[in-house]
Amino acid sequence: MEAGHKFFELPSEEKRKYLKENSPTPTVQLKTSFSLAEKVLEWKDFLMHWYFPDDESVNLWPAVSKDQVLEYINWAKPVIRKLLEVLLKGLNVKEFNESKESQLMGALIVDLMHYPLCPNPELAAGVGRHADISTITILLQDDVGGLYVQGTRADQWIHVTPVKGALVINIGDILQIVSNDRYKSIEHRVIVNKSRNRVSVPIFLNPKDDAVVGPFPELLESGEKPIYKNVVFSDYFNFFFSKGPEGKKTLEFAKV
Ligand SMILES: O=C(O)CCC(=O)C(=O)O
Ligand SMILES: [Fe+2]
Repeated sequence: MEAGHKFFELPSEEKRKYLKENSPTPTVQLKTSFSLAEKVLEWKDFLMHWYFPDDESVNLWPAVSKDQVLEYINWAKPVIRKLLEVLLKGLNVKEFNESKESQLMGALIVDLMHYPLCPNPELAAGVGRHADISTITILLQDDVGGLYVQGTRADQWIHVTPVKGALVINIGDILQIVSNDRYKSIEHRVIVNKSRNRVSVPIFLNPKDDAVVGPFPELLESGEKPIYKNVVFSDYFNFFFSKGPEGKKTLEFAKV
């Protein structure tokens, strides 16, 4: 949280050094909003970090936030692994082998998300409705609130009330694909407000860029029909980022 505040409180000219075209390394990039299909703008900026073990480029990440971001990643790694093991157990998948590792947890992206206070929140969104394209997402949020997840009806949105010290765990599209729909990715959105800046720190656990992802063969052994085909993760990722958040439409890309 503090890392997020510190970075986004930097003067604009300091922050601009991390825009894609200026950044000292491709593993850290400052980005801003998508324009949504609903024609409202997203009111957010975010600093995206691509984390690879033993990658020296972390030394080029912003000095004000780097140490806390790395400390958080190191704290989260065993938690993530445990979560995946439990989720795989639920699928009766016994072996967490190398190929599964690269499919489910080959890459890790951490964002420092910043939603500045917004003079006209009703005209803007924080993040439009979407499901994450990750395997799972581990999200730390401050006490401002504004994250909603979809309930059982399409028009029902449930506020994820911030709880101090708690993490929000979202199932992403990749887990839905590999589990052939046994796990469903959760649609969510963020609204902004007039009075307080909000900071959140999602860690997206993604497949490796070149990993081929499809329903686990173990689940199809008894003749179950695959709902999804095999897709290369970077194609899926690029498809999502070519259009921005649009509910769960990204999954169509992988449907048989
Ligand atoms: O800020 C949040 O609470 C959620 C952000 C989010 O959904 C995302 O970055 O995918
Ligand atoms: Fe999300």
